[in-house]
Amino acid sequence: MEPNVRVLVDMDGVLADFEGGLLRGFRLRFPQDPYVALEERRGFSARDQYGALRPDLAEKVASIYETPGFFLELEPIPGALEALQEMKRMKDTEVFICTSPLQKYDYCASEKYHWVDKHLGPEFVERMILTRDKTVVSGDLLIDDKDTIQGQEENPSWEHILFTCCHNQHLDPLPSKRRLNSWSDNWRAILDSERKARLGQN
Ligand SMILES: Cc1cn([C@H]2C[C@H](O)[C@@H](COP(=O)(O)O)O2)c(=O)[nH]c1=O
Ligand SMILES: [Mg+2]
Repeated sequence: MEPNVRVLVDMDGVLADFEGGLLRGFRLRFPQDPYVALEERRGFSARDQYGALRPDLAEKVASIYETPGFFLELEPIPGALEALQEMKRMKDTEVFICTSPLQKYDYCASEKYHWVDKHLGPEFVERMILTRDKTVVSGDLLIDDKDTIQGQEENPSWEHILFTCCHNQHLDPLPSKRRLNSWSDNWRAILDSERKARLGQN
């Protein structure tokens, strides 16, 4: 068995503040329209929630994250950059960034690379995995804010650690699912427990 713990870390909602950027962009561009405050966000898809509020808002909110510069200008989530740099230095640990680009990938995909280069540096650019299906990526832990992660592989190799974000904070996940409430929460203990579990299997 591989000695290292391989951690896959999601980008939007975990490293980069997608929801904050989306709300700010929406209110600036459409100041007359109703919006969904972060406390009121429910469910992964902002597009669906805005569409339920008023059908034309679905396209409007999507136009914000499809705008050139949107992904590049997102603010880092507090503590995320420091946590990733520390994780990279940890013994017996491999860290990768695992993120899904938009279907309309034109700006999103390249801006995600530039964002990582700008905030984390070229060594992390080497460790980026862009995929629409995270279930086929191999790892021990996937830290991700999406509550349900599905794809071609029914039994992914990783354990999903749910990272708390405005759209999932009201959810009562399965007792078996571990949560990380923020980067101030004890992510080191989660990595340690994984390391111990692997030692026990050897
Ligand atoms: C809320 C929301 C997100 N998306 C897109 C934006 C990103 O490209 C991905 C999220 O990627 P992650 O790796 O799962 O963090 O989803 C979207 O298309 N519509 C939405 O409402
Ligand atoms: Mg995410």
